[in-house]
Amino acid sequence: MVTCVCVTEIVPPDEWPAKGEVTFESVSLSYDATLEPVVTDFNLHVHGGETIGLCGRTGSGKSSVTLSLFRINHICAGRILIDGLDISCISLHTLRSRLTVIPQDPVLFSGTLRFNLDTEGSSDDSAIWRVLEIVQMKAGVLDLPEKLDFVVTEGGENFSVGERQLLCIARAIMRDSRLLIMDEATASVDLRTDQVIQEVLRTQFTHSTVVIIAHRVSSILTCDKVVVLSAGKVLEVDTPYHLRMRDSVFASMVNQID
Ligand SMILES: Nc1ncnc2c1ncn2[C@@H]1O[C@H](COP(=O)(O)OP(=O)(O)OP(=O)(O)O)[C@@H](O)[C@H]1O
Repeated sequence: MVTCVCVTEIVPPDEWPAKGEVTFESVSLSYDATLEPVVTDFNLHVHGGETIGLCGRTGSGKSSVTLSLFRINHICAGRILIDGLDISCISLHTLRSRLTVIPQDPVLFSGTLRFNLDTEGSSDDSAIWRVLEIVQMKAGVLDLPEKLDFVVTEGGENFSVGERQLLCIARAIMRDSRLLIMDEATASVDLRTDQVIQEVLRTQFTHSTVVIIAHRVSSILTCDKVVVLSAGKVLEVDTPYHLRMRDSVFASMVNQID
């Protein structure tokens, strides 16, 4: 497979990606054109609206695969299509502005809560309160004397990791993101916050594609599809139900938590 060298940049329509369909075609990835690929011959088709759980041992390639959607690492072979468009033909600015990533330890913007949730200032406060309610942070924000004018300190240090993830998810709801990549927090997130995150992902993004980088298999048991990675290759891909029904690596990972 030869890497696509785009002669002409594609300017996608404003609504792209409307479906959130993702196709990896024989993709190999490296962190530098001079380095060996860390992911090789990766093939995966994700239908729009599906929830995908990526799991595998540390270093298996979960982050590398998801970073490639933002072209943070180097696609040295194959191509990645989002809603049918080859992402190497789309400007970095456009590509990165249309996808949402919730990192393990999100950094919030310095500014008010209102600005953090509605960076373009295009929504009214009632819409912001509605999403705060969805992520179960409305009561907490109502308790703040400044409410939506509360100033988030640099990076968001006055919120816990879990609250920062919830605020980023709230922003994704505001933006109606059709492709959301969630890197599950490994830092201490309390059980309640963890449950809220999982519930919101399951119920609020029914028309969006959600890719979860799972550090605990328990978080991806209800996904539509699970991909198990090993040494930069797809080891298993199927529904969690079918993987658990057979003698799979995923089943053994799940059995370890029982
Ligand atoms: N910035 C980088 N530069 C060079 N190699 C990297 C870089 N980041 C990751 N790698 C290498 O890529 C391979 C896959 O790592 P990756 O972080 O994608 O795995 P992972 O499954 O997400 O791991 P973890 O669960 O620990 O986050 C590993 O061999 C790793 O050493």
